[in-house]
Amino acid sequence: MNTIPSPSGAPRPATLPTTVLGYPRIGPDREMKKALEAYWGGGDPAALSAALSSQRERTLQHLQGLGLRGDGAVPADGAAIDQVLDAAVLLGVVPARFRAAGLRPVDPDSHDGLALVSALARGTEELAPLELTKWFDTNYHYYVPELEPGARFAPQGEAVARRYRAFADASADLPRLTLLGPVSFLLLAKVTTGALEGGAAHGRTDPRSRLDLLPDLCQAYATLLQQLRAAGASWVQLEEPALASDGWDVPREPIIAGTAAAYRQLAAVSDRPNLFVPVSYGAAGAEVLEALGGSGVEAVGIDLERGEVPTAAELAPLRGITLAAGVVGGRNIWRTDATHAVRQLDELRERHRGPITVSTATSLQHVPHDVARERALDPEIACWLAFADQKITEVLSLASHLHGGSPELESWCREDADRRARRAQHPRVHVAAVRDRLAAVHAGDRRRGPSAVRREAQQAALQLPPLPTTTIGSFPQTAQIRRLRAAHRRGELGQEGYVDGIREQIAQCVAHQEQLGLDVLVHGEAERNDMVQYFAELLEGFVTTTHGWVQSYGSRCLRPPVLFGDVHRPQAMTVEWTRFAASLTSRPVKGMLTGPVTILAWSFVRDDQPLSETSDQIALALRDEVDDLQRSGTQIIQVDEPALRELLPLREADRPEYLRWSVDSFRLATGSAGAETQIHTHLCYSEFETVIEAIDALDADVTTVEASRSGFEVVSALARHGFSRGIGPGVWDIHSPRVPSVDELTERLRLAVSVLGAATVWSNPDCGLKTRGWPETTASLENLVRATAAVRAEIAAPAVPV
Ligand code: MET
Ligand SMILES: [Zn+2]
Repeated sequence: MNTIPSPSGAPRPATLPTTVLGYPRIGPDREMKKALEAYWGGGDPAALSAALSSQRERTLQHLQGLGLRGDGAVPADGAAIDQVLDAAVLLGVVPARFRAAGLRPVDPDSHDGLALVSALARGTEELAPLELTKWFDTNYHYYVPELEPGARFAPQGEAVARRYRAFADASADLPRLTLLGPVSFLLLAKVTTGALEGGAAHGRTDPRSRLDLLPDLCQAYATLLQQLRAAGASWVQLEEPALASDGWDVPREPIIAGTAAAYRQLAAVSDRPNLFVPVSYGAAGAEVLEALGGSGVEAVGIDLERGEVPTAAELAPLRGITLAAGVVGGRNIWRTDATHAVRQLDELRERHRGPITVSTATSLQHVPHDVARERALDPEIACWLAFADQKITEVLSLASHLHGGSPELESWCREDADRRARRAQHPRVHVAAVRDRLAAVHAGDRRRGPSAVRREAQQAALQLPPLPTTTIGSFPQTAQIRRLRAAHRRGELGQEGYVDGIREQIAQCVAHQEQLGLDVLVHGEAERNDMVQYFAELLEGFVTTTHGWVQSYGSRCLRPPVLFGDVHRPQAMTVEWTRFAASLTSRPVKGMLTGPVTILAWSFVRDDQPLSETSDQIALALRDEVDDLQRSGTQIIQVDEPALRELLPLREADRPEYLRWSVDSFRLATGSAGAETQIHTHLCYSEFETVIEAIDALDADVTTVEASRSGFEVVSALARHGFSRGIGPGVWDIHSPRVPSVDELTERLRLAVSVLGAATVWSNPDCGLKTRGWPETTASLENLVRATAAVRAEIAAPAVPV
């Protein structure tokens, strides 16, 4: 291997070997999920510790076995739960409320450290946990570190060295520890006022001030780097995903300047490992390349799944530096287009004056392990897919081409092209009837009559009281319900028995709601394992996997369906359940559908046509369902779009176009609803301010939103915008088992009425109740009904005595 003298005189490898940016940490059989949950359930920390070490070791050896060889080739991710949370603990960023409770910065891999990490992620009885937020444009969620004024960094240098040695001991070549980089750490964190109690009460201070922390933070990183070097590390990965997106609450210029300064500071550290700085989840852009190129780092990674190949001029600042070309995507499960990737590498070879290494565009943590385990998949469809292990093989094949050309490459590309051609021709991928129908859609299909006319027709049909009470759709998914579905899935319970079982659940759910005195009822969604998977299993154009788990956050894993072909609806999906529920009551029962954007957001979506087209295909299938529901007498239909905000592109320039087609698809799905059919939608995961206009443009008759966690900001934002249709700001935070008191619910309803006006407000929780238990659900809904009655009385008879 080539070696160059480092500034401190120690020989170090000059070029980063072929690599990937990261690998799933949860384990092929969700070993870490099980270990974490066992520990959280009161288990022995030693067992978690042992599971963590063996998981790390297995992964390391597995990656070497797949062919990632050479010092620095294998990424070593030490995070037990989350890479951002792990960085926070390694840097000693622990909020004061935890420190006051005796939870101080400590080695995250020790027993105390595992307790600390768990407390930060899950909270304790007295302490609110760190917030969870979406990780770039993925379905992964990270824990948001809190930066408090006056807080000091406390780098866990010895811990990082210990961790590195444990990895190195289990490995033939030197592994490469992966850490979140300093600029991204600051941008992903939130600046708080340092309130000691709770966590929800945190106010925000000037976000710009966070970049002032960079020099100190880099000092802390320097400690980690020196310890790593002392432990023998030749490479370390400092990932800077935040540099590829804009839309931060800090302007671009200081971010770029801060990046340049930070990496100069880190590169100047004596006795450090080589620094590899990948910029992922988007194009790095010329300024970022310049800032990193001039800093003295040894390798930079770029995302060529999203980004274009930079020009020679843009690459000039990287002269002599290893460029890791992220030509294999890390966010989807499709095979890499071999011809395209080869072309990208050839272009880079012409333009870059320095070594080139093949890599992935992002970490592979967002894809399942191994498609070979999907024995139930149609082999023709399976061969279009690449999970993490297949992607590593792709990286290696491309690397062998890059380094001297491989004789197999040509046949590899040819096979890939053949497969693509077969895929394009596949009768389930291109369905003429679906395409013809979409081509015939015209603007009028996406328009309903004037909302004032609709309001009157609906009031006449439904006769609802002011502040109608309702829920968001799901009711507690009890162990009994899960057992029922599992037995059915395994074939132990026949269709008839299953339908009877679910009907019994629906009947109980309806009876509960009647007893509580709710105005608009739901069937409770007992038949749904998941609000997207349920529809994916019934729609044509999707396949689901058996082992395709990916980490969503903490110990929570999802198995996203694969949307591979033209979507259509072979038969009605929800009508029977809804109709059955309606037959049991004289009150209106809402039909429940999941909207096109949310179905896209929570699936692996085909890469061979624009998202907008796929979205409209789903919309047409849902439109058929809306028609059938209407025909069967359903007067209220809710089309959930909780992910509307979530799919918003990272780059501001891409947002208007996204909002246009996502709104259009929703309107296509609901456009056939008659004036007297009331269309509801439900949105959650807050920060709606940026999409208020789009929410209005959905033109739903009633919109329920999560509001209780965001301090009701959304209510005033909607009022400012002049929202005129029905609105149900969630008055009860269902994410915790706490039962809200009548007083606090009354207070929130009063607030909503005072800001939005009594005519438009609905009374409801802020999301579905499937994760709750029955006792707190009943108690909370009872209080909701009481609070609503109190506020109704105030509206009917204003407080001033006559
Ligand atoms: C994440 S939004 C959930 C909406 C769905 N209808 C439910 O009640 O569970
Ligand atoms: Zn929700």
